[in-house]
Amino acid sequence: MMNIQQLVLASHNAGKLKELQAMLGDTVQLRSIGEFSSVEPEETGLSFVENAILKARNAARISGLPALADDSGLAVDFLGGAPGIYSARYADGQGDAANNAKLLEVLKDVPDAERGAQFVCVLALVRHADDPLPILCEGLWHGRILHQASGAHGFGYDPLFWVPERDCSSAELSPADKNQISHRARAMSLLRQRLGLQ
Ligand SMILES: O=c1nc[nH]c2c1ncn2[C@H]1C[C@H](O)[C@@H](COP(=O)(O)OP(=O)(O)OP(=O)(O)O)O1
Ligand SMILES: [Mg+2]
Repeated sequence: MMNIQQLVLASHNAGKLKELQAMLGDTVQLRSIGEFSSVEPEETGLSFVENAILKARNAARISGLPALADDSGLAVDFLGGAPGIYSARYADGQGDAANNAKLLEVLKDVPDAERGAQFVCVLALVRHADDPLPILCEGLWHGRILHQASGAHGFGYDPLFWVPERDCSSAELSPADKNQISHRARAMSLLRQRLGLQ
């Protein structure tokens, strides 16, 4: 078991930082990698796991601190799991609004029954840049892609993701509610267990 008070979060995504810090509470202080560098590593892996490890190692190298990375994305059944690890780059780096517009367009004639999707989150924790035994935890969240955007909370694809257990979009959930049931919440719950934080 590791005793960790301070971790650097290997992410330039403010939405992730907010959610992960809220889930960790004040037992662990998350510092953003943005404090140390504004250069984002190229995500060259072929899996969420590989990209999470790559980002965590890079952040540990730059900061000298233990590092936590989150690689996540949206896997749409009708698209054979795309955009998946390429979710952030789906509309060629034009950002969340363009990603969402592209997904709605691609699925525009697809009926509800075929609009199933999963959010995927892999968390990777390394004690140092060359750690031979990263801790890996994953979480999935099943839902469906809506026909139009709805809701203003969260980030990324949240306005398009219908949450069956709450009958609303992920962006209509309060931050506290999303943090109880999301893919990231599930992965973080496993990580907390692994670290002996609960
Ligand atoms: O809870 C979520 N609610 C909505 N959308 C989400 C969520 N979780 C991941 N996503 C989307 C955002 C982005 O399109 C992709 C993550 O890409 P991913 O490379 O892991 O993150 P990123 O580039 O935004 O930040 P960074 O790599 O610096 O951590 O999946
Ligand atoms: Mg990224």
